[in-house]
Amino acid sequence: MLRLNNVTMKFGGVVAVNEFNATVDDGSIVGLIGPNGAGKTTVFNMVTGVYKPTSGDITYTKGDRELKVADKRPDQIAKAGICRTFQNIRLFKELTVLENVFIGNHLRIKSDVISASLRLPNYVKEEKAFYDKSEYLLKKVGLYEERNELAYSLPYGKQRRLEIARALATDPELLLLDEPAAGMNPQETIELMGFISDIRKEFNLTIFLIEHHMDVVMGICDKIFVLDHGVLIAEGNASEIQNNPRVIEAYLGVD
Ligand SMILES: Nc1ncnc2c1ncn2[C@@H]1O[C@H](COP(=O)(O)OP(=O)(O)OP(=O)(O)O)[C@@H](O)[C@H]1O
Repeated sequence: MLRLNNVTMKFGGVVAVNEFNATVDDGSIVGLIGPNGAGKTTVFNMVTGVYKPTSGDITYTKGDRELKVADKRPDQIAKAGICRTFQNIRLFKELTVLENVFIGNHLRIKSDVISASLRLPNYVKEEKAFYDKSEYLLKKVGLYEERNELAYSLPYGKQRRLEIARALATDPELLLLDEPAAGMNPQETIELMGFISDIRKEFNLTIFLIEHHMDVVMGICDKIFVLDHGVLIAEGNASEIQNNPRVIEAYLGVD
C-alpha cells in the first residue's frame, strides 16, 4: 500500500500540494484528477523521489517491507517496485521497439561490468533471459509484430503502450501512469482502458494514474482523488465523484 500522510510541497511561495492524504491499496486502480496546475504531477514526482516533500511522509508497504519514500533516491524507489510513465512520451526514438523494452530491464541486471564487457557466460545467459522477457512483454502489449521497427515510427497510441511495456520490464508492483490517454483518439482511449485493466491482472499490479479523460478515470478506477490548487477536495468511487458538487464546480463543470 502507498500512503501519503499530510504531504506538502512548496516551491518558493507556491504551495503545489497542501497537506494531502491518500492511500492506494494493493491491486487497485486509483485515479488522481484535477484542473491544470492542481498538483497532480507534483504528487507523482514526490512518490518517485524526484522531489522530497517539504513536510509530511510517504510510505510504501508490501508484506513486511516498508519503504520511507522521502529518504530514498529515484533509482532506489524504482528498485523497490515503484515505476512510472511520463506525461510526454520519453522513448528512445532511435532504438527499436524491442531495444526500448530491453533497456527497462537494466534495474534488474545482476552481472557485473566485467562479465558484461567480456560477455562471460553468466552475462550472455542473463541478456538472453531479458530479451525473452522483453519479447514476452511485447506480446502482452500487442507490439510483438513491430519489435524490430524504430520506436518513433509507431503511431501515438502504440508509443504509449511501448512506454508501459518498458515500465513493466522493471518488474513494478506499483505503476504510476501520468496521463496515459493524452493525445489518443476515442478508439485508442477505449483500447487503453481495456489494456490497463488487463495488465493489472496479468502482472498483479497496483495502478495510480493521472488522467484528464473522464471516461477513462470513471471507467476503470476503483477510487479517485480530486485535487484543486493543491488541496484534496474529494475522494470516492466514480459515482461519488461525478455527483460531488465541489468537483463539478472545480473541474467537471469547467469541461
Ligand atoms: N519545479 C517547480 N518549480 C516551481 N513550481 C512548480 C514546479 N513544479 C510544479 N510547480 C508548480 O506547482 C503547481 C502544480 O503543478 P503540477 O505540475 O503538479 O500540476 P498538475 O496538476 O500536474 O498540472 P497539469 O494537469 O497541467 O499537468 C503549479 O502551480 C506549478 O507551476
